[in-house]
Amino acid sequence: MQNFSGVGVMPGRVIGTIRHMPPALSEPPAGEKLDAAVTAEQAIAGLKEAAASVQKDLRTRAATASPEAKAVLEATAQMATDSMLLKGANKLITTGLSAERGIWESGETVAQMLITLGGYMAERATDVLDVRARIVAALRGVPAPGIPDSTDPFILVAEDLAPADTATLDPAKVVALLTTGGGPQSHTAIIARAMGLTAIVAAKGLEALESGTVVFVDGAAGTISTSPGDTERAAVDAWLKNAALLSVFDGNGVMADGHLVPLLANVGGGKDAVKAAAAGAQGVGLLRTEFCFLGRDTEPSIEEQVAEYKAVFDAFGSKKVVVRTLDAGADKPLPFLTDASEPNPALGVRGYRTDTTSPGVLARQLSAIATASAGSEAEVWVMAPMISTPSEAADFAAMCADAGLSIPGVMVEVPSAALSSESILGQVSFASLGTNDLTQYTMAADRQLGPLAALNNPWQPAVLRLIELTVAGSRAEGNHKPVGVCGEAAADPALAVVLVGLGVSTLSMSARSLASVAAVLKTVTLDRAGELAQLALAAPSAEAARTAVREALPALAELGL
Ligand SMILES: C=C(OP(=O)(O)O)C(=O)O
Ligand SMILES: [Mg+2]
Repeated sequence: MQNFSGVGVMPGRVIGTIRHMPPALSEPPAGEKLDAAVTAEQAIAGLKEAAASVQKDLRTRAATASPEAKAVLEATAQMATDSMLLKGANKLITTGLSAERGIWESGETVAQMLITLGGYMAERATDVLDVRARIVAALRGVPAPGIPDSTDPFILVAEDLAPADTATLDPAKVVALLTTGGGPQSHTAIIARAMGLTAIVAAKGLEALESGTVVFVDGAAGTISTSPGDTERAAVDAWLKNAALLSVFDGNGVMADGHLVPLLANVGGGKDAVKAAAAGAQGVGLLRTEFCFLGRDTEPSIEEQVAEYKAVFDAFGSKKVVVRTLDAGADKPLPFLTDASEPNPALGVRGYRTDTTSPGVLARQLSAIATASAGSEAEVWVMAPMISTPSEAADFAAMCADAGLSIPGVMVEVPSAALSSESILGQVSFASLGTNDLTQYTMAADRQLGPLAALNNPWQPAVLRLIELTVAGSRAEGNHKPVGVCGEAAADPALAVVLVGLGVSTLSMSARSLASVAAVLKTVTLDRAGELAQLALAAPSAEAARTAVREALPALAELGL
């Protein structure tokens, strides 16, 4: 038996076969020439054959895919032998370019043309780029890029996933996700949680395991072992029994003494919101508006924005929805707002700061939020990401007032905001702790990097102290403003108890975690949570804080969390 460990980001116990994500396909070098031993005619014939094999492969996958995926796969298959694409490549091959370079450039031309046509045609550009990469892989005789195809469910092992790969993960096929890189607050981890996919990040050494190896994964413990036996099978059975219990949240976040802790959802758009409402979320604690427009290179129109926001509001009736204004930058680039060439993007023009470099975008967004809010019943709160000073908070509150939005707030995710919480909260109506970034900036550890996962841990006592300070500032004379948490820390049931013990009033998380957090909160009184918070604050390290609190919460082990 071989054992590996990483940082568990979504509980679950699974036994399955691993498959490695193929490495990203490199672009054929510009000007790459035909091999001297190959004639242009032979290269053209080889290209035709590669394109046909890609088409056949995609059609075979379409035959057994879900209805949604089937439509996408069939459309992509069609594109593989598109005459404009192949003719363009053939022409380049006759000028002496290699088949790989020819199809690459021809794919670019066709994709650009589709983008210029706009609308539905522009959406097909991604299909062309996907197909060209598959054809290049076929020509090189290497596995096709993207999530591996398999008729049987498998455990995916990757260094990290690109947002587009994560979006095409089929939970019926991929039963667990293990990454060797990536941190616990990375967007891969966030998406795995949103999908309810058992996941472990920063698990070193897995690269060496062969595809096809059978492993046991324990997402709560963050461990992976080969050659599973009876003990591991029994652990999976026990988990499956609990999983049924942990999939239902009754819509009532309450502690053992009756203290209420509203449990809200983090959503990225209307579809998510409908699912979160169905899962019992008591409102939305974080609408990541940038997720509605990822990959866009132009600013969405006010009408488009109104439609997106209203879809979220309408899913929640008269409940509270906290809208966060665009948090572009760093790991969430929006080409119309951010500069991809910044040397240090996490410390760059990100979130609220883009209002200085692209004035007008934020004001238009606030006006779209106000219009969507006027047309719905929801109680709309609005907050800005990456606020660092009281004057930024005051300016944001003034912009909200101009737009007719009456509940302005800020994210506290930069240490300076936590340290100035009293004056910042003097300017706005509420704060929401973004523990993902607060941890990254407190520990000076990029949240995306696997090797820094141990530092990048919201259990770090230094981070907990900043949370304590933020709450203290919110309760200062004349303030009395609510402070919630919408970072991933809220989805960790043990840490959720500590956060409530530190005085946080609401917790917002991916809808999949609501039931687990609720199940553990129910077993503790507010006073006891306060004691556990002190225990964590006094611990010498993140690991010691986590262990001490987990040991004091027997419900965690009973539930397999
Ligand atoms: C909730 C947060 O925002 P995001 O993960 O979108 O940066 C955070 O930083 O904790
Ligand atoms: Mg953040």
